[in-house]
Amino acid sequence: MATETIKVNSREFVVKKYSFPTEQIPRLDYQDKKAEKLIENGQPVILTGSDLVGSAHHWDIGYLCSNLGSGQYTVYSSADGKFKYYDDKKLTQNKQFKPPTTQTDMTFQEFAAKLKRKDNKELMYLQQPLNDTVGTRIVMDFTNFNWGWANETQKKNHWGPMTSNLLLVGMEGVITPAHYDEQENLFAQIQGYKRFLLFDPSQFECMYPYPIYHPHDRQSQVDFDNPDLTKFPNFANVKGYEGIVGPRDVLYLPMYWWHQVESLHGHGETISITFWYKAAPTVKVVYPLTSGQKVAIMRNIEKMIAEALNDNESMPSFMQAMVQGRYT
Ligand SMILES: O=C(O)CCC(=O)C(=O)O
Ligand SMILES: [Fe+2]
Repeated sequence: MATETIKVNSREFVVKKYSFPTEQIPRLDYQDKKAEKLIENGQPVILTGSDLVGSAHHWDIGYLCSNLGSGQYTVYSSADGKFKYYDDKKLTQNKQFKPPTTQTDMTFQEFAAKLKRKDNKELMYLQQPLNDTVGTRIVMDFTNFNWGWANETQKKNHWGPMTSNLLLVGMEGVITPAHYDEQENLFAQIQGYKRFLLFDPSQFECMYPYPIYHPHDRQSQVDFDNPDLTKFPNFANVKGYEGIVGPRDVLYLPMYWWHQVESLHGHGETISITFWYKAAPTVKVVYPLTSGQKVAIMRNIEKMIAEALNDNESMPSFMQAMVQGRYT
């Protein structure tokens, strides 16, 4: 895999080189009117100065070890460093599915001990929503997040309630492959550096998500390292955005935007927290529809068909009969 070295604010990063072109994600002060406009328009932006998780700037593995408490944390392991998400609830419908990662529950202290072991061949990625088992210091840090700004941003953009804060602690080199989520996200970086590759929802045709009933629903089937252009020809036309987020940066990651996230080498483990919000309700439908709304329609129709057929294996031929030679 070819790599290139890029320099950002006198810091050097080695990043993988992909086949598609990218534009930079704008990087703006959180109070910049242009940044507010981008959020309003559902466009990604890296925000500086918000201090959203400023009260957690001192979080590192040692501090989390001492203060996260003795609750159980979900830790994923992967041999190739890729952590393609899969939905446990969709496993039973797909008998031959082999999860690409293994999942183990352990305390944070057990996780930290594993991080220290250098003979570990597998890469590890802790992903756990913060809950009330955390110690008092973490509760204090959490209380001191910049909720004023978060709530104001939520209100201004009519987002629904916040649903969760996922704590992500990854080894250098872990990769979350391209997928989209169905919520708005203020993604806050605490330690280490992550490279985000983003694609707007209109690129659905280039990304080839798995079928709706598949455990990898919402994930791209395309392997960015080795894209199969015979199976996924439109991937040749994909155009992305990219940017690097570091400590104190917050990325606004709009709903339905595709994202691949890479923890970069040379700057320690990555620690991040998501602020996920339910979508703004649709008050009045305005035409033309946005590409995100079209993705939502496709999802709903796929869901309806899957449910009505009640047999996933008959879905491909059904879908083809519906469109082949008629809409193709
Ligand atoms: O940071 C990562 O590795 C994945 C984050 C992600 O997918 C998200 O916040 O939606
Ligand atoms: Fe995501």
